[in-house]
Amino acid sequence: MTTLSTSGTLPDIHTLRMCFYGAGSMAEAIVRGILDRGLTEPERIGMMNRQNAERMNELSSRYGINGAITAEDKDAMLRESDIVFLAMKPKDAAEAIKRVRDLLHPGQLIVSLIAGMTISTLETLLGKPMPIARTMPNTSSTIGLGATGISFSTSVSDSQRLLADALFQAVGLTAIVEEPMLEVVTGLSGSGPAYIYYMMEAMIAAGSKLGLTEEAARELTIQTVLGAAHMVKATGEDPAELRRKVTSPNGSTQAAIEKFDEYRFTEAVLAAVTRSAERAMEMGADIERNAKS
Ligand SMILES: NC(=O)C1=CN([C@@H]2O[C@H](COP(=O)(O)OP(=O)(O)OC[C@H]3O[C@@H](n4cnc5c(N)ncnc54)[C@H](OP(=O)(O)O)[C@@H]3O)[C@@H](O)[C@H]2O)C=CC1
Ligand SMILES: O=C(O)[C@@H]1CCC=N1
Repeated sequence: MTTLSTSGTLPDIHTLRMCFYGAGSMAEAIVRGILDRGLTEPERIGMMNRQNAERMNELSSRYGINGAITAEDKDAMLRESDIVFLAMKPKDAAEAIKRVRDLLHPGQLIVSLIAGMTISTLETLLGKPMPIARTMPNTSSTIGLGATGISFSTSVSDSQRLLADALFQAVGLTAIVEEPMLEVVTGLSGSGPAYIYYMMEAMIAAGSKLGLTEEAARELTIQTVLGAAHMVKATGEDPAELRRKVTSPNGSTQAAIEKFDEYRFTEAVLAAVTRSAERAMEMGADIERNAKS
């Protein structure tokens, strides 16, 4: 294990060992993203889950990472890693963290991906002050197009801040935010890919219902979403301005937007983002209760 520098320079990531405690969709998205970008080598990455050995074997053969199956291997991996990612569901977090807290030590950087769990709750669960990066990534990290909000505990050094930021920048964009804003990030970009997929599902279903083949409806929808996102990025124009350019006065787009307004589209999006952020807080409050029991 390498001791992370406390100065303000980025450590050589290739020398660090990282492990993912929890090996589900989000852990896999980050692992795949950082390996595809050559940020580190598969031998430097360990992963473990609770019981699903088949999944661990799959991940090991797919990415060449070290999958820990036995309790001894899991404990050793947690003890010896420089960076420990917490990647289990919020409902499992309190028990999982309490179980291993004696294996962890302040020389390690803890990176939490867990929705809603505050730094303060995590410090209670760990039972000792440790450097913590609380993050809210999204699954688009898989292809290097993630969007991750990050907050830090007070004990995080400049070097560890740079490290956490570099890890997530390698798989997309990062935003360092005040901790309470992480709930908003959850509502916006953490859950956000699902909103876009939901919209795509509805567009494909509409195209098919109105007579296109399923395949044509799917391809046209994908290209439309891809093109629209790229247009915003490439032109730097506001989405509202780009929308105006599609919307001819009294034309077909205006007719469609009027339908969206009839169904209160903007209000629906605000309510959804707000509810997601609230739900993250509720899940965080549940973990806090479990941390104290
Ligand atoms: N999915 C997403 O889009 C995002 C998820 N997140 C956060 O990431 C975290 C993980 O989510 P996601 O990947 O979707 O969840 P998954 O259900 O896909 O994966 C959860 C993983 O945690 C493991 N696990 C649960 N309990 C334990 C335990 N006691 N010891 C070891 N491993 C354990 C599970 O193992 P097993 O299968 O063996 O039970 C499984 O590998 C959540 O906290 C979520 O809030 C954050 C941003 C986006
Ligand atoms: O749905 C969830 O709870 C997690 C957090 C953000 C995305 N998925």
